[in-house]
Amino acid sequence: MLPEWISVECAAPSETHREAALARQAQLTKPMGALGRLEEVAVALAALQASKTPGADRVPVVLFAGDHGIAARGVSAYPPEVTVQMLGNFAGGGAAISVLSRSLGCPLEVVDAGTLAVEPMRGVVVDKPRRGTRDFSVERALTPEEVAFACDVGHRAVERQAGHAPQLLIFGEMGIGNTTSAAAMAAALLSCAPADIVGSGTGLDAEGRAKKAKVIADALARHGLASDAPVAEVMEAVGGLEIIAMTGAIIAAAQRRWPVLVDGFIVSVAALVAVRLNPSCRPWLLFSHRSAERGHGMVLEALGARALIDLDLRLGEASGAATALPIIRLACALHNGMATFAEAAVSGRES
Ligand SMILES: Cc1cc2ncn([C@H]3O[C@H](COP(=O)(O)O)[C@@H](O)[C@H]3O)c2cc1C
Ligand SMILES: O=C(O)c1cccnc1
Repeated sequence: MLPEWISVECAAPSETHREAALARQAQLTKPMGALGRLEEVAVALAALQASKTPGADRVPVVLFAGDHGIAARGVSAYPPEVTVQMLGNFAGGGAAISVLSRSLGCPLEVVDAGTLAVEPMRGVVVDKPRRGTRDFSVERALTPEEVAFACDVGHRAVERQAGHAPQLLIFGEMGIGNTTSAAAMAAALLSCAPADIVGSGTGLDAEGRAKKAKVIADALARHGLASDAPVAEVMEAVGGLEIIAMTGAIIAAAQRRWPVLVDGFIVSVAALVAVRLNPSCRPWLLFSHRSAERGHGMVLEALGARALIDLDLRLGEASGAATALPIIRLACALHNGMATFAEAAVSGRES
């Protein structure tokens, strides 16, 4: 059973603030609509933050890590021990997201949501129901209790961010094998062929991708997930602890009225699961980038989402969301700081 809080309705964004923000955009000294999607983002944030002056200065990043039994099947270009080694790198400040979050002034919290690590590590919050998932090519990855625990991991992580008074939240992931788990979840939820959604992850070649697609197709058949399976079944059969923690975090954040800036393929799959479980969280999601991972476009389309940037990133770790954040900050600065036609004594549009 999933925790009861998962289905608690999220509030709607403020229509009053959306309308006020649209009206302000129309008065700023530029041709109507000329700032394109920067206008859209500022207006969306104004509605989500119920604010006249939207902002993205206080943006905590939470990175969830987990290991995957399926990694034993040779579905990643890197060995499973990299997950725990990278935990050390996050804590030590040397990973991509460490550098990005530092540069952006974003607090970074790293949560071991289910890695194989035995010993606690400095700078890492340990909150896991087990060490790694089971190999879903032979058995279900998780029990219902472990899925519920992982949802709560995300909820607890969101609660811990309250002290930062977040204007926006970013979630990221690390877990060797997690593009396989995410692709399996997405294939089941979207009823599409694994071969159409599977990508290279950390760098598989065509042969590796074909093998990965077969591992997923066989697993979906084994677990009877071929079409319109219940979401909780999909989470148990092929889910990942860090992915489910992000699903929980997304819903918990939206319930708190905190918008979420979604990262790449894996986080988008976590978001797809979140929206399937609780559709009222959808308005709280902004989409940062389109990853080079093959299936990301399909997942974005299923969510009715358009990403802000496309830089051929395929890293994960919330790196795409962090990279898009300066654009959002600039969109807010423009919205809040530009003069209106009246203020600058500039003539408006000929009617
Ligand atoms: C050194 C290193 C750092 C990473 N940071 C994120 N990922 C990314 O790659 C993994 C998913 O790809 P796959 O499914 O092919 O294993 C995840 O850990 C993801 O966050 C990394 C991968 C590696 C090797
Ligand atoms: O887009 C992602 O989230 C991604 C892509 C490749 C590897 N890890 C993550």
